[in-house]
Amino acid sequence: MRILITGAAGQLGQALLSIAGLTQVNLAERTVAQQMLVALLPEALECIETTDEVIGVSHQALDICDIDSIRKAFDTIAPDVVINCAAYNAVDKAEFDIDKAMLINAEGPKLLAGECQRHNIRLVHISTDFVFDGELLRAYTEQDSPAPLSVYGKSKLEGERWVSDILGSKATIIRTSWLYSCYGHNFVKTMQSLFKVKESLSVINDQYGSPTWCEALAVAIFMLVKQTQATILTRPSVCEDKPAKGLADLYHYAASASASWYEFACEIQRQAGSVTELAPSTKLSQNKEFAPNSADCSILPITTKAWQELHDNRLALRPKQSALNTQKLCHQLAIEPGSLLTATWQQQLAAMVSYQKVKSRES
Ligand SMILES: NC(=O)C1=CN([C@@H]2O[C@H](COP(=O)(O)OP(=O)(O)OC[C@H]3O[C@@H](n4cnc5c(N)ncnc54)[C@H](OP(=O)(O)O)[C@@H]3O)[C@@H](O)[C@H]2O)C=CC1
Ligand SMILES: Cc1cn([C@H]2C[C@H](O)[C@@H](COP(=O)(O)OP(=O)(O)O[C@H]3O[C@@H](C)C(=O)[C@@H](O)[C@H]3O)O2)c(=O)[nH]c1=O
Repeated sequence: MRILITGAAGQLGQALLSIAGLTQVNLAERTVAQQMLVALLPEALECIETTDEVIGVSHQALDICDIDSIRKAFDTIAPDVVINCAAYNAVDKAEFDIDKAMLINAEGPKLLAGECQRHNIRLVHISTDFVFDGELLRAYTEQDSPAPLSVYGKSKLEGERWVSDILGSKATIIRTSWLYSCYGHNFVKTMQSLFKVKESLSVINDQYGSPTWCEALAVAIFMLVKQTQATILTRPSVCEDKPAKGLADLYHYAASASASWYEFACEIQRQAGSVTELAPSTKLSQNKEFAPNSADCSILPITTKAWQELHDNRLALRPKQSALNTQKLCHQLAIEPGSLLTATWQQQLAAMVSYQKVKSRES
């Protein structure tokens, strides 16, 4: 099976490639980081066959908003499955850059879906918890109605709808949340850097979600791909002009339990050393010198309203609570109890931090 990954230079794309890379090397040739990844996520070795080819293509090589670029890549690679990781993810910027967000998050997936339909192949499309408004007091299931608050959320929902309309049950849509990894830009890496140079940080304490490690999501994606492709015995390779049947398969995947950004930040600091939490009323020291190590940075809880005011109320609205219910996917994949795939966000964070340490020693 040939799997094409779009937006492969992004953090999820790189995580998918790192998981795929595990089956490309012999046991004896695995790096320490790769050995650790296998120990943390043993499912990684079964979700990809050694005969599978996983081809990651960066934005430069494949622009999902350009049909010629898509067709060229499909002609060269001849994929059996496409995993779309390309996206416009700058949530605040999107409020002022609506056309670009819509182009990349809605029009691009529409073009990709059209081409997958022409080649009669499956598209796995990644979406977000930000399609919800956050008013529910429980984790969101696949049956709950989306009602995005931000341009980013709206553009992602529009992308989901195009993919489902064009491909029907030949599409898989996976919504996930609060992604982090060793790669690219994400909240964990931002906090780790800020802890080293800031004496104190204010972090939002009234938005809740489930922080999710990209590597765990990557394994879940490959497991799902393997399972869905196994049910396809033969498929015509010619272009089909038939309308799509049914709706896309929709799944939620995230680590279990939820946290506020503030709680997440405290845990990131705790896992990097010992934590220093201050009550909201605690006065900050006037010492402007940079904190010499992560544990010296004080983390202050702040409301979304206060955070908005600090940013002249120009930030996107975000859901107050966007934890995702993952029962459908966990049942579908028959994930073993005790697997890191269904672990809490704290356990996944601990795994990422250990992996990050080993990886940074290797580079
Ligand atoms: N990050 C998060 O917290 C979450 C992300 N998601 C979703 O997960 C998916 C992966 O996100 P993540 O890996 O974090 O995102 P990243 O921003 O790390 O990666 C996105 C990649 O898409 C590329 N890209 C942008 N425009 C195009 C285009 N027109 N054609 C091809 N590639 C393009 C970017 O390249 P370049 O930088 O060159 O523009 C970048 O490499 C996305 O669908 C996102 O919406 C869902 C929930 C949470
Ligand atoms: C840096 C910083 C951020 N924050 C807040 C702002 C923001 O609400 C929150 C997280 O900031 P970020 O910019 O990392 O991420 P944000 O754009 O809110 O994250 C979202 O991204 C998109 C792509 C998704 O799909 C979502 O699932 C979610 O991960 O933390 C603080 O409160 N203090 C700080 O010092």
